[in-house]
Amino acid sequence: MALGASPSVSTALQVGAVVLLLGIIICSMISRSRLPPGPNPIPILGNLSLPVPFRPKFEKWAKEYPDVMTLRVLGIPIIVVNTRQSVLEVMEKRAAATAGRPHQIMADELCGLAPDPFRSNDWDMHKQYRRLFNSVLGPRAIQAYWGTQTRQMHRAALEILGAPDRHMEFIRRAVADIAFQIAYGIEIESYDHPMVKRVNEGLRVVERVVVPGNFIVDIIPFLRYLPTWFPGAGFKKQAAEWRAHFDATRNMPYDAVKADIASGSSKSCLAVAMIEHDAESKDDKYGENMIRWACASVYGGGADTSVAALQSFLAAMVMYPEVQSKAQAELDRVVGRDRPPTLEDCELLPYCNAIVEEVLRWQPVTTVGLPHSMVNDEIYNGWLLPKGANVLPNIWAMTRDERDFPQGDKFMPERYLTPEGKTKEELPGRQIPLLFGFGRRICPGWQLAVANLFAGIVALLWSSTMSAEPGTDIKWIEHIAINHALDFPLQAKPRFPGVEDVLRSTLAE
Ligand code: HEM
Repeated sequence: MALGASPSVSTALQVGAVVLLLGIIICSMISRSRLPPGPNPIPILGNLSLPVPFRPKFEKWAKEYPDVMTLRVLGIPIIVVNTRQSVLEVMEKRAAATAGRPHQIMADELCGLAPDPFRSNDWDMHKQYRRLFNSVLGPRAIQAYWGTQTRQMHRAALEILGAPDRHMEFIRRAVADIAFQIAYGIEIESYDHPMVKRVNEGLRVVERVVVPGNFIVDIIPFLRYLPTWFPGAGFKKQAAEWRAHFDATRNMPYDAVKADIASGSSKSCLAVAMIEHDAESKDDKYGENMIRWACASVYGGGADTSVAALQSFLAAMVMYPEVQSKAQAELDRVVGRDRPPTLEDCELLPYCNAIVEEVLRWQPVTTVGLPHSMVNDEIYNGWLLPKGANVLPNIWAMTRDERDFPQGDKFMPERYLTPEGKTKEELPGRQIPLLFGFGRRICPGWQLAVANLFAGIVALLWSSTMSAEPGTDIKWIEHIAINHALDFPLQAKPRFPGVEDVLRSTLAE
């Protein structure tokens, strides 16, 4: 006999195995029957992958399951929250239960990303991060960065007029500069800057390691104990290299700030503010490691997202020239043509503000947010939301919900304005946040992000008339990732004679 056991022992083992298997199947059927229903055509597995293109499916599902649903992908349950009302119930009112992030062995343990503010499941640490962010990213504190944001966007506007075909490079550099200046006081003269290259390489790795199933160790967890030399354990060597890359990427700019502090030449930035806050605070000591992570998250959280939103803005201006003209008329009326607009003009420009809001709604940067995970079992409307399940807000469908946003596919800044053209007070998505996430995980940088977008949008609108070659068909990415328009050839013409000179002289001040 294979195990060298007697027939009766072997029979008993076989019976035991069958009983165990049946038990597992019955338990899983019982627990499945208590989960919210959902579109899972394949028995047990549900679906083989997330749908591509995802938009029509996520919209259709939200209509079929207008509350919460369970989407199974390769058997793994994901609770999808389909409406603003259910987001309020599940992700806001049950914020503590839904505040987790999915834990992944390759990303969190082997690549060392567990303490990242985006991923941390250590509640004390997470609470500390949030306090730290509140102290340096609040609405008043971020006004210190308005000058940098405005200036970099003026520069991008000027560069785009000179070479419209390189518009995305200029926008990316401006956004990178803003992130590095705000976080570390470091200027980014070119998008080829070694620190930017390094951090971008790291972000592309993060995108790979957080996808469930990309690494076998996330499916068979005990493989993490294999020695590095063991055949098939190449992922461990790779993880060690990536971890070293991440560590150096966080440390290089931070250490430069520390050197500047030591030599008395540091500039005002988040790293300095956090270090000072830590030194002065009696109770809230964060420690260097947390500050390193927090500073790194400014580029990590703010760069690709802001670039994506600005790209969607350009697409909107090309597709809706009448909106562009209206905004330009507002800028001419309020700001004039002798100087470019700044963030100080924000409150005087309701139509431009409405464009910022509409860009974020029309093409939400994160169409299904960042996944949360259930910290404990929770009963909602009689359904079980089980501990450990991923939770995804169906933001895309919420932005297309006719009750809140009629003709949701249309870009209409007017939806945020009264008939007199003033900003509406009451609006869907304001009381229950929508585009920057939910509950205890809501984006701590959202006000900085909105300022970035405003600065970029008004600089571009003020300086150029934007269009695309006739017949250009603008398309968006089709899989679930940061949502952005695919590159298209932009045409940008100076709006009036001398516009470039005004920008140049403003930049020279
Ligand atoms: C257009 C720009 C941005 C968008 C659309 C955006 C969106 C989001 C979303 C949807 C989340 C997930 C919230 C959730 O899990 O419920 C998030 C988290 C986060 N964002 Fe942003 N974000 C932007 C810019 C920024 C900026 C500029 C910063 C940094 C200053 C930042 C830092 C973070 C951090 C640290 C988290 C993790 C929060 C946590 O897990 O507790 N983001 N963001």
